[in-house]
Amino acid sequence: MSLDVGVLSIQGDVQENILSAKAAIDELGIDGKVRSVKTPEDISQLDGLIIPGGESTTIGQLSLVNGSLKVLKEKIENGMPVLGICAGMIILSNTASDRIVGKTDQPLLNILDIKLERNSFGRQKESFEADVSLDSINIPKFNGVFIRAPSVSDVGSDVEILAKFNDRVVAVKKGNVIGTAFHPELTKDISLHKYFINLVKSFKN
Ligand SMILES: NC(=O)CC[C@H](N)C(=O)O
Repeated sequence: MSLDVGVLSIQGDVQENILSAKAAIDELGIDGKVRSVKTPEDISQLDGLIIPGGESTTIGQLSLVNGSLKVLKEKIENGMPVLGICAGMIILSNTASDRIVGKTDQPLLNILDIKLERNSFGRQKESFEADVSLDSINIPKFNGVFIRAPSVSDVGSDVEILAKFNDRVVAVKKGNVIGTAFHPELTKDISLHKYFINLVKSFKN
């Protein structure tokens, strides 16, 4: 069994995620590859997908236009594990508004019943790092890198809260779907990518 893991490379932080996911696969001793994916054809073959941070309006719009959004939704609803990071978590949500510019009509996947406040902690220059705890998935301390990060203002009853920072929800999970407001690929600790790869492995089995 060989895992086929993709990083959506429509726009955003692709390379660091490929490296972190590869490192996770190696450290776990799992047979698998990680590649950047863009088209509906690429996506349809995957066992797991990372939707990276970037600009959620651009990622959403371009993946709507090239047909990826539809395939993504089908695959995720059929059980493919997905890790949505920052803009990636926004894409997975069903409602997003921007703290600075207000309501945005952007294409979303409507997979996670969460309401997102985009740019919840301010603009690029207000980026920061802070330790967060994801106790329920056995990651008690993780260095969270927050870059124009969203926070989750409403969480549906079927969505598990994985982490909070300053009373704001910054990581969630529902079955095969994980969303983080911070960037796990920008820190040396690959435990979140390892958790995700294990999830991909268990869904493939
Ligand atoms: N680092 C990020 O992914 C930032 C997300 C960006 N603020 C957005 O709303 O799309």
